[in-house]
Amino acid sequence: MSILLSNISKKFGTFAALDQINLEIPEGELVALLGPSGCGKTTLLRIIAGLESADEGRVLISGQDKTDHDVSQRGIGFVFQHYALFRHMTVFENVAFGLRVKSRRERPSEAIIRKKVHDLLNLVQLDWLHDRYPDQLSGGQRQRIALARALAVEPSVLLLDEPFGALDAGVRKDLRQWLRNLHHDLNVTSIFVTHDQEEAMEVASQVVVLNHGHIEQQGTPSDIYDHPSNEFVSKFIGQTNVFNLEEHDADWLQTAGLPTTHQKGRVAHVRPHDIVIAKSTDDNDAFVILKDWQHLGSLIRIELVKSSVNGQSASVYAEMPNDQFRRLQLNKGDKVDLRIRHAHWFH
Ligand SMILES: Nc1ncnc2c1ncn2[C@@H]1O[C@H](COP(=O)(O)OP(=O)(O)OP(=O)(O)O)[C@@H](O)[C@H]1O
Repeated sequence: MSILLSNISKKFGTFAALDQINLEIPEGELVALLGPSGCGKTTLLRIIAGLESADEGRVLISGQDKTDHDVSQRGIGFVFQHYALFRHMTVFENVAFGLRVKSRRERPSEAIIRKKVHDLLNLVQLDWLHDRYPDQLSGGQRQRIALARALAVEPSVLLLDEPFGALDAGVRKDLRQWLRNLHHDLNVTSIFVTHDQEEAMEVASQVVVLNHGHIEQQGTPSDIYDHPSNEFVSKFIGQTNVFNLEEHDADWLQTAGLPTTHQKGRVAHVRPHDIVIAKSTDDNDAFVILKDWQHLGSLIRIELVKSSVNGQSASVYAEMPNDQFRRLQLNKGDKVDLRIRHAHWFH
């Protein structure tokens, strides 16, 4: 189901946690609410769920105004990082819980409950754990059971608050892919909160970047990465080198192949992969030196040091595939030629 948020504002005392949020989420999307700590992500999720009420604005689900509806009347399933499973119930009973507490009129028969719970446990690939207790599961398994429990009542919208927050990097990565696949199969409109830009970009079909209680940008991961609408989004989504024309970078950028005569702004942001380097063939004092590098799996991250006209030096970061870097046969301290392929300009 689609979600429409119109002019949502929320204050805690005098502090504006959310300020005039307008957001449209079409049916079937998997949306990431992304932003730094304290920007209002969880508050927005709780307002959609009906766990928190907005001071102003409306929440529409599938075109119906649900602003004044209770949490139980919104048809929403949620998974919160600290929303623990019931410890005294088996995995099976945890997943069955939402069905068993339905009113007698709506409650399915025992046979249907059993089939449904086993189907859901198969979906999250954990049916073999059905008679275990939560304490006997790993963190990742618990999260998947929490998701099965949320799905049991067939929510029209699924909300997940930092669902993989407490897990280690390897498990997080597996679960991200798994959530994507699950969403692909079920197609339930889903919103998850994260402060991890890599997680947002990897999992979501739409990313909403929040900052200080307002939306900075909404778009597909590639929209946000390739066309950041402002400096905040550009810096928040992935690494970027920042060059400031007012701080003597103009000549330097010109030499690196980035024309600044028709500049579109005051500040240029350059992604590390848009910096191309080669061993310097110039005998003059090179203005860029290779300082160090780190392995990031298949990529190498290279730290370069540039000197500018005013005698100050600054680090610039480049990234390239491992094999390409090896072919350059560069060592620490080597002079390099540097070329900038592309920049985002901001005023
Ligand atoms: N019940 C509350 N009373 C007072 N202030 C609150 C309350 N809940 C949230 N806040 C404040 O509102 C702001 C937004 O909080 P929120 O939990 O939505 O942020 P967040 O983006 O989810 O942060 P994090 O990533 O750290 O969880 C924060 O500054 C927080 O301190």
